Amino acid sequence: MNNIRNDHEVARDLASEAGQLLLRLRARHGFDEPEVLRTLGDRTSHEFLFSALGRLRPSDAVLSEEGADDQSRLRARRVWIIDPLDGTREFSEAGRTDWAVHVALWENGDLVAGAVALPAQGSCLSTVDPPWLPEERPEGQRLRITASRTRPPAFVQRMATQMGAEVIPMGSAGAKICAVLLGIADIYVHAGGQYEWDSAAPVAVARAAGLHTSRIDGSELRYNVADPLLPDVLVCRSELSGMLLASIRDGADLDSAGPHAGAEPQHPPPRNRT
Ligand SMILES: Nc1ncnc2c1ncn2[C@@H]1O[C@H](COP(=O)(O)O)[C@@H](OP(=O)(O)O)[C@H]1O
Ligand SMILES: [Mg+2]
Repeated sequence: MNNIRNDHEVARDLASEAGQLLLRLRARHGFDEPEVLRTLGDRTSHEFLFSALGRLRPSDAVLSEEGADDQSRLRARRVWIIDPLDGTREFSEAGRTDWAVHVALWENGDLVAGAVALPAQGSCLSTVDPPWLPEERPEGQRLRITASRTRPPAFVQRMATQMGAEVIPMGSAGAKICAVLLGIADIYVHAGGQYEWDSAAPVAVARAAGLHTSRIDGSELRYNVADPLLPDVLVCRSELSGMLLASIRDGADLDSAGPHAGAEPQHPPPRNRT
């Protein structure tokens, strides 16, 4: 028997608590030294989550954006996949609320729990009580695609034009997937580089809420693999997935560098910290 709190609650509580630490850090430090604030944010949240998981779930492995990648996780039955601060850039910009804390649990081959705290929006979406999505979109409403504000895939604008959709630029993969979960957007698409921790927790919540989640070629998103690079993702209302995957596939030849066009992966693999 684990602790009294179940895994869903642990994910939710830890993501929320880390989010509160980050809010306090932001208030205390201010925005005059954005790089220092980003580094402090990454480190403070990672250290809190890593030690809390060590205390609450001592037998489990952890894969964190800010920690050493201990490959013994590949033999572990349970692995927590965490992004202590997703949308680090936005965290260091005054007034922005599009940054998040991600805590997911992978067990025996799949994601089984997850939480995305949006501290500056005062919410935390989790598999404890996944958001309820209306069965149908309001008739006549334009589709809304959310994509990276700084590194959108090359094909997003073409896709939007083709579908008469609006593009909503936003920071943080977690914040964008939550935007789909909250009905602010219908589609989140990314290509060109990302890692498992960027999508694991929000994808766990999105799946629990019944959204479509896949790579942009329609294949499964797989977690806890040797190389944590997971460069593209599509999250959308399930009835849109066929049309969107076809549009990405059919447009591939039109984009100069194909559907995976975009920046090369920009993050180094996990650093050698615990
Ligand atoms: N081309 C790329 N290569 C590597 N990581 C990328 C990337 N594009 C986006 N990401 C990561 O995905 C997350 C969301 O990005 P965006 O805000 O641009 O949508 C960010 O995580 P972090 O903030 O945790 O570093 C960012 O670093
Ligand atoms: Mg991230």
